[in-house]
Amino acid sequence: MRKIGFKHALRGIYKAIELEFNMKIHIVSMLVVIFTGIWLKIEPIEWLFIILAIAVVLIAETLNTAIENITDVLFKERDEQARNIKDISSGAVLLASIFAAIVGVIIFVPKVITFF
Ligand SMILES: Nc1ncnc2c1ncn2[C@@H]1O[C@H](COP(=O)(O)OP(=O)(O)OP(=O)(O)O)[C@@H](O)[C@H]1O
Repeated sequence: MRKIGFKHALRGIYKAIELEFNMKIHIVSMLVVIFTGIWLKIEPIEWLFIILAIAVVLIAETLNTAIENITDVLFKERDEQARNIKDISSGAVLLASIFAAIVGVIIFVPKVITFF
């Protein structure tokens, strides 16, 4: 990727975090999961699934933010198509979050139970 493209892409990530409240929640959740993983000393293969789950959620939320912004530009008034577009886009984030939650439960719950 050209240097200038990288700069725009980093600005895009910053803007998604700035504009979308859910993105801030995902970032905080990611930090909590990473610190919990370090604390519970999870295995390399488990880190791979955790990193994959985090990446899928952040990518979905970033694209969802872009789609929401495009929709707001295209539809100034309430519109059934705008509603569908935003709900479908949110649905992608929900699917990614369900996947991440399942990965988190499979990896962390047995470890937390044996920890106490
Ligand atoms: N122009 C519109 N016309 C019809 N319904 C809309 C419109 N804009 C938003 N909505 C509805 O309101 C919901 C929330 O839209 P909003 O733009 O507030 O997104 P958001 O709160 O950032 O959502 P998310 O939690 O998915 O990030 C949408 O999923 C959709 O159902």
